[in-house]
Amino acid sequence: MLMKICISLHDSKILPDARTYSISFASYLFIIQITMSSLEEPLGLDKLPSMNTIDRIQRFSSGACRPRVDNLGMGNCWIEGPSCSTSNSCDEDDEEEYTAETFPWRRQTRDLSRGDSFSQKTMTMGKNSLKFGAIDNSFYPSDYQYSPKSNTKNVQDMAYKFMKGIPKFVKIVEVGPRDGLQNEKNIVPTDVKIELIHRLASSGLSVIEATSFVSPKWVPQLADAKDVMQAVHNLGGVRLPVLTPNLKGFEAAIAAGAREVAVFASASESFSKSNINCSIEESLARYRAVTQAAKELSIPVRGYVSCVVGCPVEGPVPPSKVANVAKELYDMGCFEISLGDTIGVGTPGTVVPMLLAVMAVVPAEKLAVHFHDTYGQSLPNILVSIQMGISAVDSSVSGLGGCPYAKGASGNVATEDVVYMLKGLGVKTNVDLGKLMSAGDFISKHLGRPSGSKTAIAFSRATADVSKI
Ligand SMILES: CC(C)(COP(=O)([O-])OP(=O)([O-])OC[C@H]1O[C@@H](n2cnc3c(N)ncnc32)[C@H](O)[C@@H]1OP(=O)([O-])[O-])[C@@H](O)C(=O)NCCC(=O)NCCSC(=O)C[C@@](C)(O)CC(=O)[O-]
Repeated sequence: MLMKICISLHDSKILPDARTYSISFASYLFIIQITMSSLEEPLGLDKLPSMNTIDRIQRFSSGACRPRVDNLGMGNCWIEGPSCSTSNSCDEDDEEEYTAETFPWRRQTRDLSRGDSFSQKTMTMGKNSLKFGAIDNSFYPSDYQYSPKSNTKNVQDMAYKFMKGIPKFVKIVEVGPRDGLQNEKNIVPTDVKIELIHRLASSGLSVIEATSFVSPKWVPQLADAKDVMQAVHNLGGVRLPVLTPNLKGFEAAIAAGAREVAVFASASESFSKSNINCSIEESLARYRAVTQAAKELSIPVRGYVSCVVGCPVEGPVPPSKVANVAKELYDMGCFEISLGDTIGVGTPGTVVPMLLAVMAVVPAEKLAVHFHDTYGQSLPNILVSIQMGISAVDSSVSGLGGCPYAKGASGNVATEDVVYMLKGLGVKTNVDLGKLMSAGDFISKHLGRPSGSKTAIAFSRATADVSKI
């Protein structure tokens, strides 16, 4: 069954040679989900309102829905898999036998003598703590882990196949001060923005998108871009890209001290008009001018593609359109292309084919993913993306943000939740979760609402419970 689906996808050219893109067995499983998702229509795009008639500037001031606040899930685990010491234990040709397998997990004490570690890379649990700023592993015993109930080769192989595409390090691009705040109705004081950036930098984040040099009529919240940039541009050890929609914005950004910029195109014609008041083609012409000017100053330019899965006006967006725009941006010199599910409608079933199409024209190591969490799909979407070899993830502290163009669309995936998941997978980010949550606490208190990060909420609840003891 699985092979049939894969073969027909190959034949129909939907799925290029999967090995070219280091697609793991888990990704093949998601190909099955593609078929399922088209039957089950989980996107709900048809239920999103058309934005044609809504005044665009009003949209910037409309309140964004906050992500739901739920209980803490068990995000940390150790996963043990095979050592791949046998000649065929990592062979992908025997995929079919896994389809009928169940994969029972249980907690058990790690037995190092068994020698069943995951290629010498047993996935260690992230360190957790009940207090901001002092994360330790007191929350779980140090030998806490999940491991396969059965030690059979098949089960171990499955664990290996699940983990093997996952990179050792993921770069997090923090977009809270820009994407997170741009939609806030009440103007956040410049000092608060500057303090937020300082706090985020002190958590170890190496890239923080600081602001946008866009029209203040369009995005009043970021009208203080120059002041923010002048205050933070000398912050050591951190890159501070800013959005620039045209040469005017680029020149203003450079004058304020920016040393990295980002241009933002869309895969949807309607969204492009709505967002930057021009067609995709016109926007690319503007961005060619920006990248050319940036090249002369040796300024790196990041490129965004918005609406990579769905558009609030047009509905589902074909992967080929995303690939075309991504390639244009890459060809004009963008060092990294961030693929944005702007309204957060993607699932792994739609994200995988989109990534396959883009990865056919832009190398995975030049791609980043940017998910909004409207349907709670960001973490699974990030997981499949990193399994496919992408190692740059955009996120926003406290899950700040909201798409100004889709009523009900919620903020970006919370950086705290991404860091927590990656820690659980044994992936390094160099981010101190405690300090990050402290930064999230700072901005959430300022905005007068709870954090949109489930991780931060869970830790603060745990802290409160402990203090009652
Ligand atoms: C692109 C424009 C400027 C075109 O705006 P326009 O009105 O079409 O431009 P214009 O060239 O006709 O100029 C109109 C006025 O804007 C001024 N202007 C022109 N350019 C600038 C500039 N750079 N900075 C400051 N002012 C500028 C210009 O000087 C003029 O001023 P006036 O003469 O009326 O006083 C406008 O549409 C705009 O600012 N749009 C920005 C919208 C925006 O920031 N959207 C949010 C980005 S989020 C996103 O795209 C998705 C992303 C990246 O987060 C990924 C994801 O989530 O998926």
